[in-house]
Amino acid sequence: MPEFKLPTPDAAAYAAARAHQNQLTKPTGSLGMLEDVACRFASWQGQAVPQLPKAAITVFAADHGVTAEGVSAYPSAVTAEMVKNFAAGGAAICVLARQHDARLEVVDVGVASPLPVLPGVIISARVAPGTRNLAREAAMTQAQVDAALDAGRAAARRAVEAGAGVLVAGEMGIGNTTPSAALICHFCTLAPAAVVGRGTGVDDQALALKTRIVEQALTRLPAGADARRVLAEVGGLEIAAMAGFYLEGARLGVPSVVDGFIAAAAALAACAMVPGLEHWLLASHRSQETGHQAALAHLGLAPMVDLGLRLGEGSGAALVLPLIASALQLHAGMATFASAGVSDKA
Ligand SMILES: O=C(O)c1ccc[n+]([C@@H]2O[C@H](COP(=O)([O-])O)[C@@H](O)[C@H]2O)c1
Ligand SMILES: Cc1cc2nc[nH]c2cc1C
Repeated sequence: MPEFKLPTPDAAAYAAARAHQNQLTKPTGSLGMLEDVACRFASWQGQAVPQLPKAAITVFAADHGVTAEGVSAYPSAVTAEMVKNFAAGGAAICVLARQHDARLEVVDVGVASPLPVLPGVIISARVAPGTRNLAREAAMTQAQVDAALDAGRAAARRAVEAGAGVLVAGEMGIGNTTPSAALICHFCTLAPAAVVGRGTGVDDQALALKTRIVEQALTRLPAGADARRVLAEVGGLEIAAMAGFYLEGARLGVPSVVDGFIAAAAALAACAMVPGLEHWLLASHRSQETGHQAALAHLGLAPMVDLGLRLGEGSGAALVLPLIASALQLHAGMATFASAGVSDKA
């Protein structure tokens, strides 16, 4: 997407926020990463004291042809079943969205089995009934990748139009840790053994099979291949949609909180398409999935928490929303050394 221009976060607002942090009644730097979170929101909003943003969560759901190889601990029917659970409000992300009063939308970008009309939060933007089996052929056509990217971009526009100042992309897709691992290997130049993990909890035999599948699929990609081609070969519909979502959010000046392993793979693809996107991203947590830390390091992002999560759905990103709120409230509400009459360091 060479025509895709991102705004630059406001460096002067970042510096003013950092100077303000250093006036607050605490030892310099003692709020750790929360200080940087407040300063980064300052740079995104272009003001030294940023407002508390409304959050919007979009969960992208799709299926994966590679599940035919036995790479997941759960049957692919779970993807559609969980979409119904999202509609009924029973999934983890539904609980967290309610807790944090966040807008929640679920977008079907490629669930294999037909879904009944699900009123409320489910949007139908189905590009294909799942991807093809990346162990044998390209997962998607280039046109499918572009349609999924567009579905993600449209979702980000809806979230921003609804007033969101911070975005969360989640996903639901049985089998999606396999394409995610392949994407992370490609974009970070890592060996599959260092990246492929157990996903929903596969045994040693399936883990070895998954690793071989990723190794094999990667041989179809030359180093430095165009990011859209990489997505077509070894990606997924919901992963491409998440990439489009991050890009459109940033284009509109709204940052995203990157969730777990699959989200990191989508962010890497999006950054490869439009360098500089990483300046609009925050990482919520360190996923238990092997290779997640390496993917975040490649993006230059440090996870805020490590809770042993490996759920997906945007749940980790939703869980750090209160930490972001605390970072911003501390930034806006604490007294300064001067206002409180507290002696600053010598
Ligand atoms: O977000 C993560 O870090 C994460 C790690 C492992 C699994 N998941 C979720 O589990 C599903 C993919 O796992 P698998 O084993 O089917 O490839 C998918 O629905 C993801 O939301 C998510
Ligand atoms: C039940 C279930 C719920 C999920 N949510 C995200 N990935 C998931 C995978 C499974 C198997």
